[in-house]
Amino acid sequence: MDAHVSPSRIAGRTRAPPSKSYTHRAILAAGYGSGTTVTDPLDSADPRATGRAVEAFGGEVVWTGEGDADDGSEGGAGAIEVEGFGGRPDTPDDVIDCANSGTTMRLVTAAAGLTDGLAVLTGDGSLRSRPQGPLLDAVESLGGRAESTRRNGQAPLVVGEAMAGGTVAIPGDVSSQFVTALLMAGAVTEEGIEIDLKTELKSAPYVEITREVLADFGVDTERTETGFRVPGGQSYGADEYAVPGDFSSMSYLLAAGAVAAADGEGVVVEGARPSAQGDSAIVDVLDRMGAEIDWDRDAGEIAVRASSLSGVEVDVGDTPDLLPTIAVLGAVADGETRIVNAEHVRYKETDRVAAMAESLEKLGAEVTEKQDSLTVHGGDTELSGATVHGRGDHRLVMALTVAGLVAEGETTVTGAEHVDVSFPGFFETMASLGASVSTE
Ligand SMILES: O=C(O)C1=C[C@@H](OP(=O)(O)O)[C@@H](O)[C@H](O)C1
Ligand SMILES: C=C(OP(=O)(O)O)C(=O)O
Repeated sequence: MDAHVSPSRIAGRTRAPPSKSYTHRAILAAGYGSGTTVTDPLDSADPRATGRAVEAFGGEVVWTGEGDADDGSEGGAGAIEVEGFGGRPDTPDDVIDCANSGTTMRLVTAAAGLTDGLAVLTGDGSLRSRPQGPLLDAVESLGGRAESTRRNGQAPLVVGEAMAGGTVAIPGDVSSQFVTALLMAGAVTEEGIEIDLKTELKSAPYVEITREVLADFGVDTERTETGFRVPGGQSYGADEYAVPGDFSSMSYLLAAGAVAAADGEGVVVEGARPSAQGDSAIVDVLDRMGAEIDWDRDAGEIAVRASSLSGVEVDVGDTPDLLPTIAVLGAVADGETRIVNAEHVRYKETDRVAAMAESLEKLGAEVTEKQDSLTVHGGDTELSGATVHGRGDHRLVMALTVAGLVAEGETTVTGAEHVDVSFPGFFETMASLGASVSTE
């Protein structure tokens, strides 16, 4: 499916979809427990994959209710009734398909390390090219078995044989999801798991999201001098768990408002209550760029108006998913926007540093790409519409759609259907704000 976007002015009020990260964790934590209602979950392709894994381990996951937001957008509302597998997962009857979801594959790998038998995990072409090696080594050194069938550290994976727990050293600069996975599984091992980080932790706020969810399910975790520890022999339990709004998804709506809100009007995004999400940094980035932005934390609302933006330096070590959004803002802003500490952004659904460099150049921006940074030299030239490739990556599709709001002429974004990974109602939401966007 292609999305066609023309220059538009937008205005109005909308609601962010629920958080993908919290939804994954709530489903799996409920799976480790006995029975939980997860309210207002994100109903999109990635959390659905985690739900299927919980079922493969012997749980039951029933999605209730349809997306019924006022603007007709999907992806929110309803609930999930999770009947857990009660502590230790069963050996699955079949292969677990994690589809496009890195979070699912990492969290489920460590869970699979608890099964008596072996589980087989796979995913789509993108997921089968992402790094899993350090997590496989960790499961092995904790007493389980974990192999890449192609012996290249990538899925398909074969994992199981009841890891006991213990102490493990892993790198912190590939994916924080390895830490999350081991903390979640470690709570139900005999010995618990102590994680020593060999290199600086990237995407650190995601581990804090994990620790927040685990605490809400009655599971203790600790920070240590060199990493994290989770005591073993714990049980998960929560009758009900409410998922907050998603700041990564919000970043597209806020960026759209900052570059394309109609004169004298603005965009208001609801569902923005403070949480552990590092991506709430988008509010500060927009503020530093000169946007007129106001976050009412008590009301959970962010209001943004269009204003002229200037380039800034942004360290995305903690917030990799913001890179595509900030790169687009940089292309519209005057002066240079330097996005630094970005090497781990290359290990996502696609290499997002290279992909954004290529697409923004195609739209007429000047960029400098380095291994761990992307500099966008904004302002000198107007963006002009072109066909840009979504590369099967939801975040590229959404960020490039925002660029299309201000590029002269029509911008076509290919692979637009991939927004179903994290923000299924994205195009409907944009159209409800007045964006001139159509999909076919
Ligand atoms: O744990 C999570 O929910 C996530 C962690 C981050 O990945 P890395 O830790 O691999 O950087 C982030 O990019 C991803 O979208 C979601
Ligand atoms: C990288 C992402 O997710 P995951 O790692 O779960 O595929 C993302 O949503 O941008």
